Amino acid sequence: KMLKKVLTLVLVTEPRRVLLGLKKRGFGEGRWNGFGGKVEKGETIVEAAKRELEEECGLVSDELKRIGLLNFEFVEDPVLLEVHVFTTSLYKGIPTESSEMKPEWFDLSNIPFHQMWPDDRYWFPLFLKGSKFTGYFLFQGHNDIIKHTLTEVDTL
Ligand SMILES: CCc1c(NC)nc(N)nc1N1CCCCC1
Repeated sequence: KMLKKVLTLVLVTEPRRVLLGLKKRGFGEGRWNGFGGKVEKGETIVEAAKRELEEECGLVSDELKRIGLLNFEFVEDPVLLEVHVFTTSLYKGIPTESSEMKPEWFDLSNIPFHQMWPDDRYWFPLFLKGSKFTGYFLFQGHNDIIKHTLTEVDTL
């Protein structure tokens, strides 16, 4: 049976901007993304999302709203990545560069999709219009989407 890894992704918003981080090393290096990572043993998914947000950019939020569930597979790697997507506009702190991420605010009309994971072009518009969504993306390598499904849902 396929191994599953549970991951988190947090998108911080202000009225006309979204906070993204430039990944400085490792998986997704050189791409802008929300903040997130692994769910450790003994923590809930939302606790992991809150922890990663603070570790990666110094922001603290107690109001993370679940907005998406995305499953990813890479043909070269038999692990299913299950990414729980959250958003918040209620946070404390100042976005601060970490060892992992360099944070920057982007105007909603200027999202750097050419420097993000390719799947973001598909689901970011749903996130920006306030929809909840579930999706599946099959990658070949880190740049090519072979197959995908994406559905707007009322409840996750
Ligand atoms: C699963 C990889 C991935 C991806 N597509 C492949 N797209 C986005 N936007 N984020 C991703 N994560 C978010 C969780 C932490 C790892 C990277």
